[in-house]
Amino acid sequence: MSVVEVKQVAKLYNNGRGVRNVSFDVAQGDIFGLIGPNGAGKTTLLKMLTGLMRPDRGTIHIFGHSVTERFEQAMERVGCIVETADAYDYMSAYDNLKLSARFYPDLPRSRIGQALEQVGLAQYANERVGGYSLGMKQRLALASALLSNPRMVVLDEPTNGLDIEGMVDIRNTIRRLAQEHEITFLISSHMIHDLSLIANRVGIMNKGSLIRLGEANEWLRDGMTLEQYVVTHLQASKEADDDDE
Ligand SMILES: Nc1ncnc2c1ncn2[C@@H]1O[C@H](COP(=O)(O)OP(=O)(O)OP(=O)(O)O)[C@@H](O)[C@H]1O
Repeated sequence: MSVVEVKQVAKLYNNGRGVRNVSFDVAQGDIFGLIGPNGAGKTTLLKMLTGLMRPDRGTIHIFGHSVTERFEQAMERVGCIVETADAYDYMSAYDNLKLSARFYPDLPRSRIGQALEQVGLAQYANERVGGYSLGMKQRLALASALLSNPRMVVLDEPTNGLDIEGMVDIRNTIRRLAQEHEITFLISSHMIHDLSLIANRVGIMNKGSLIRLGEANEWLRDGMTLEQYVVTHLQASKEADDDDE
């Protein structure tokens, strides 16, 4: 079953940039990586996916519900960190999550501890977030996205600004959540190496278009690193653009 279905979606800003005619699916259990250089349109696409922005054209369904027509049903089982989720440094992780939990009035209090457990922060729950490493802060943001027990999590640049330890930390957490809790992930990043270690499918974006869908680790089958695969397709797309001019 497809968790996400994006069909011919477009959103152009007044300057003519944005997202053009993008279609793809994300299947249950995928760790789907959205890759592309700066300005490729990844954030714009994720904003449409999470209802922060309305497409000019096309449709987006999540768990079978249209994001524009039935926003609440579509997002019911989705957690996301699209704009940077800042936490209050002077509060503990637990208290930060208590604040986030106000958005879910029916949430049992025990869920806060469970979410901290899921991201490996349970033992630091009562420490002030000001003393956390960046990787721990990012895991706390992930815990906040997990509060409502989502079946899918959308992350925009989850490893941006993290040091190597932080990156390894967040990657391992994502992999474990996918394996143990069967959570589907849609992750945008320009850190290709990082994504190559966790994603099983990728969409490569350039100048607002999805130029390639990489299925089931096909870059490995072709004997390439994900980096080589992405560069090859970006170059092919550039040559096609040059031929058109
Ligand atoms: N509010 C806006 N008004 C006008 N142009 C915009 C706006 N937001 C983004 N753009 C342009 O649209 C294009 C896609 O931007 P977007 O932020 O979606 O790309 P991205 O792939 O997420 O890039 P990055 O990795 O740098 O965040 C870029 O050329 C950007 O300059």
